[in-house]
Amino acid sequence: MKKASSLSELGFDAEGASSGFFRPVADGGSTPTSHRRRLTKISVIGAGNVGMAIAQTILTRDMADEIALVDAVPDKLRGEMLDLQHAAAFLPRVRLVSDTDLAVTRGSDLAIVTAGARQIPGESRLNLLQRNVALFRKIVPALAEHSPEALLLIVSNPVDVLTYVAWKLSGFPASRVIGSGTNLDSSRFRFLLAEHLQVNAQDVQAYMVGEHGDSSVAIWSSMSVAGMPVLKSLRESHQSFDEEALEGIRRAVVDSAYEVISLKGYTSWAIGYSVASLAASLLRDQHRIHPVSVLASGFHGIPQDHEVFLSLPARLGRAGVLGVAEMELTEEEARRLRRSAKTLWENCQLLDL
Ligand SMILES: NC(=O)C1=CN([C@@H]2O[C@H](COP(=O)(O)OP(=O)(O)OC[C@H]3O[C@@H](n4cnc5c(N)ncnc54)[C@H](O)[C@@H]3O)[C@@H](O)[C@H]2O)C=CC1
Ligand SMILES: CC(=O)C(=O)O
Repeated sequence: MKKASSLSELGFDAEGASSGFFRPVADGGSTPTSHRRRLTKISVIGAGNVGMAIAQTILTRDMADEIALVDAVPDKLRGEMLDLQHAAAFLPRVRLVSDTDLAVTRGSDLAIVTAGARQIPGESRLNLLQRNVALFRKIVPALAEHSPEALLLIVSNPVDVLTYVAWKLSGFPASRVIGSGTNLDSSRFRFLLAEHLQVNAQDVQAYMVGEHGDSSVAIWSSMSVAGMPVLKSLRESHQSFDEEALEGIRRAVVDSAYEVISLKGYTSWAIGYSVASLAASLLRDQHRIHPVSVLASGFHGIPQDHEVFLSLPARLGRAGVLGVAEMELTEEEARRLRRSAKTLWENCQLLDL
C-alpha cells in the first residue's frame, strides 16, 4: 500500500503551516527577479546499485536543487527515495522526487542513465548490448522530449556504444551526450600507480583512454607525478624500469571490475564518485579535464566516417564537451587506441538506428 511521505500527503496544509510559523517582516516583498537563482535539476534513470550510489554522492556534494529518480520497479524506487529523504537533517536542502514515468524528469539540466542489465560474474560489458539498446529505445527519446536542453550522461554498459545509441536516439548535438567512459578506469589506474609509487592518487596524472572495458589503453608516455614525467625520469636516472610491473598495473585496471563483480556482485561506490565528479564539472562549468566517452571521429587516425564514441581527455563545462585534448601518443598507444575504436565501431554497426 502506498503510504504518505510528506505532511501535505498526510493532510497538513503546507502553506498554512508555514505562514503560521514564520511571519514576513513588516515591509517584506518578494525576492527581486535579479536575485533569483536558476534551480538545478538532475535526473537519475535507474535506481539500482549504480544509480543510488550516484544519487547519494551528488546529494552530499550539494550540486542540485532537485533530484528526480526513475526506475521500472515502483516499490524499490519509493523505498530508495524515502531512505534518502530520511537523511534530510544531515544534508543540504534538496527536493527529491521519484516516479516510474519519465515525465518526472521534465526540465532536467543533467540526465544520468544507469538503467539496464549489468554483467554477471565473468561476462563482458559488450555482451549486454542488445538488452540495453532495447531499453534505451524506450528511455532516451522520452528523456529528450522532456528535457530538450539537458546534458545526457550515459553510465549503463557497454557505455561507449550506448553513448553512441543515446546520441542517435536523442538527436542532441554530440557535445551534450557524454559517456562516463574511462573516468572510472583512470581513477583505478591512478590508485594502483599511487600504491606502486607510494604517493597520493590525487598527485598522479595518468589516463586510461579508449573503450571502458577490455580494450582500454593505458597512456604511459604522459604519466606524471607532481608534474614530473615518470617514465622519462626513471629512464634518465638509470633506475630499474620494470615493464612487467607496469603491464601488471594495466592488467589489474582492466580486471578491476571483473574482480569486484565476482566478489560483491556489482560495482557501485567508485562509479558513484566518478559520475558525481563529472556532474560537478559539467553543471558548475569547471572546465576540468576528464577522460570521458566523446565522439572521436578524426582523432588519432580514427576514420572521419566512423562515428565512434570512446574516451579521450575532454574539457567539460556547462555546455557539455567544450573540447578534446590532442594528446601526444606513442605509435603503440595510437595503434591500441585505433584497435579499441575498431572494436567499438564494429559493435555500433550491428545496430539498426
Ligand atoms: N560505466 C561504468 O563505469 C559502469 C557502468 N555500470 C553499468 O550500470 C548499469 C546498472 O548497474 P547496476 O545499478 O549495478 O544494476 P541494477 O540491476 O542494480 O540496476 C539497474 C536498474 O535499472 C532499472 N531499470 C530497468 N529497466 C528500466 C526502465 N525501463 N526504466 C527505468 N529503470 C529501469 C532496474 O529496475 C534496476 O533497478 C549496468 O549496465 C552496469 O553494467 C556499472 C558500473 C560502472
Ligand atoms: C561494471 C563496470 O563497468 C565497472 O565497474 O567498470
